Amino acid sequence: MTADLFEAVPDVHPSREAMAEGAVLLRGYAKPFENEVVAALREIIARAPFRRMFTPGGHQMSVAMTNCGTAGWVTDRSGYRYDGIDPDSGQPWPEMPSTFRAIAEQAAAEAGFAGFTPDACLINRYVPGARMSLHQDQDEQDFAAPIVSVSLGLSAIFLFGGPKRADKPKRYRLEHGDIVVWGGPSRLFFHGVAPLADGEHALMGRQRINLTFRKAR
Ligand SMILES: O=C(O)CCC(=O)C(=O)O
Ligand SMILES: [Fe+2]
Repeated sequence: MTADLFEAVPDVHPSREAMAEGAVLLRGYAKPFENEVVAALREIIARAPFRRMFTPGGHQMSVAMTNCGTAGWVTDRSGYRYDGIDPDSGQPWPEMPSTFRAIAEQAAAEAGFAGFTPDACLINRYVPGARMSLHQDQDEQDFAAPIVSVSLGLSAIFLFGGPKRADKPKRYRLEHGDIVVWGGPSRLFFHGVAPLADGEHALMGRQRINLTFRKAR
């Protein structure tokens, strides 16, 4: 992967939309790399299949998850944490593909977070009706690093609030290829995903897949 991913794709001009201080929506940013991303995703899923984890409170999440990278986000009755080992296989999570890393690092730089080096990529799979309630991403050790979130497949309504749970979230429709980066002053802002509407995506089928890149350790 070259240093500038868009070097070879001169027709791509991703648009940017400011969401809050430190938060930006890069529309269509990952679209040129969709085939490479999907191929890499298939390999990850073959080794670390999606599974619906349980919250510490005992509820099964509607979103199915897996990870790649040296750290993976897991939840079970004992709590939320990052773990280098997939609890289902007993093996390390699949390596983070170089394409994933390059897209995440470049999107972060585009958003003002040059030098971002993700060690974790949580992969979320939403089928129609699946949702993610408002939460903060706070299981990472270093909040100086942003979160880089890549949307693939069916569009979803992303809810982006503020520092307090009660802050009314703004709604953003995220489409296939869109990337949201949040960090700095908005690193700990509450966010979530509204129940996924049914549909069929030409490349991804009847689902939405979201990749969130994090610096966990
Ligand atoms: O699916 C999304 O767009 C957001 C996912 C998310 O917030 C998370 O995995 O922590
Ligand atoms: Fe999150």
